[in-house]
Amino acid sequence: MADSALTIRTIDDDDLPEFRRVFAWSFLDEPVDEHRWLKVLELDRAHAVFDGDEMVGTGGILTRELTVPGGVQARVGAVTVVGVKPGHRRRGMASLLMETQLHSIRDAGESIAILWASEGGIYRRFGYGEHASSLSMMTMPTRMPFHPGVPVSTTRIRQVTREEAMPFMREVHDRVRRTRTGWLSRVEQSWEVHLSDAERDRGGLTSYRYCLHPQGYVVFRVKHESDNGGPKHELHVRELVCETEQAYADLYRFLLDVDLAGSISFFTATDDPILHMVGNPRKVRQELTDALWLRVVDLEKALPLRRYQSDVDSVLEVEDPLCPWNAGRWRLTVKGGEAVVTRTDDPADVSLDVAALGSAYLGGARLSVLARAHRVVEHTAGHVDALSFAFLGAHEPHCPEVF
Ligand SMILES: CC(=O)SCCNC(=O)CCNC(=O)[C@H](O)C(C)(C)COP(=O)(O)OP(=O)(O)OC[C@H]1O[C@@H](n2cnc3c(N)ncnc32)[C@H](O)[C@@H]1OP(=O)(O)O
Repeated sequence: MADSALTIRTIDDDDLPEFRRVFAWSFLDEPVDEHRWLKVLELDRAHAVFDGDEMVGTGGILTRELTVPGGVQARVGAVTVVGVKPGHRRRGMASLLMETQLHSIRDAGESIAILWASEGGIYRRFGYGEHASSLSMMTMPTRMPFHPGVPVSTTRIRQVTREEAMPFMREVHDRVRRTRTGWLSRVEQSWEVHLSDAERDRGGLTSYRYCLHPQGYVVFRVKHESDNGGPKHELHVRELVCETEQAYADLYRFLLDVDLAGSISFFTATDDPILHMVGNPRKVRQELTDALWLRVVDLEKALPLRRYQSDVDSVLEVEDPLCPWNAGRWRLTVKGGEAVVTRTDDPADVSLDVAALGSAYLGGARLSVLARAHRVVEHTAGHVDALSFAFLGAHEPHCPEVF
């Protein structure tokens, strides 16, 4: 419940210096004029919370397209820079911000909100579902041979400057992101955020290296490491984007064979095929973590946006105190991959909270697993399994960039 002395409004240019300061202090960071996260800020979608005259909280919504199952581009509100000044916490600032943002996202005609969470305990209470996409933090030694069936072409991979790489990367990324569930559209400044190369963003590693293949590219930094046996540098891959499986094999082979390097680390999709490409899959170590959190803001619009794997006809009873327009019973009918959603008074086959629906929306978390976690309740036998299958996609959802 928000404190009654609090107010909230969108910001303008005059608010920016204070907005930067509050945001930086919230994140225990240095207030700098050109903080990378603020480069993409849309002022008319950025909110500040005030306690009297004092700005104490920040939050932004970015306008993006998210690829949802079926290769459909959904316009979404991407929530970012949520922060409250230390000393003003646990008085409802973030709650006020979350509620305001959800209304504003719905008013903008977007039916989905997404975010990356700084901590796992914050956002479910606001209806965001965890693990809408997950991330595999993968490390592997270099020089591993591929399985004999993996072809590597003789295509030359060229290391080039950032300036030379950018036009090509923009084009490839924009084509590939439309085909990959969980990938986002980028605006010009997104590249500056995602591939920010200021000294303070390098974490002691080198600047980015850009290597191009005719159908893809890889961007990585190097961490210099060596012992008595010589150099064993670490390649930290930022992104590997390919239009063909051949380019994927070629670029991975290139990374695995870089001289003086001892290991590769890459925050990648949980179903990155590298595991099955190398001769010894146990050499690839993986740690799983949550990536996108997804909030169904307008269920009636969001569910028909995506495509489904199989036919279903189920009544869902949805709990959503923060967005009451979503609450109640809905009949979800899928035929030939397309969904129709209508309000109904029929008894529920399955009941769930809106965060569980968000977790399952991209085909990442399975409703059958959420049922075992007591987040989804089945009233009519067989409906949870049928829905689970219908929501799955051909690939695991993956979001390669933090925003
Ligand atoms: C999308 C992004 O930008 S992610 C970045 C999030 N920001 C940060 O991590 C920066 C550091 N943290 C902060 O600025 C603040 O602590 C925030 C924004 C996380 C929370 O702000 P607050 O104003 O304290 O939250 P608020 O008072 O509205 O709390 C709402 C509820 O969330 C809970 N909550 C708030 N923060 C946390 C947390 N870090 N972990 C667990 N629960 C939390 C509160 O206890 C409260 O629970 P209740 O409804 O059961 O009473």
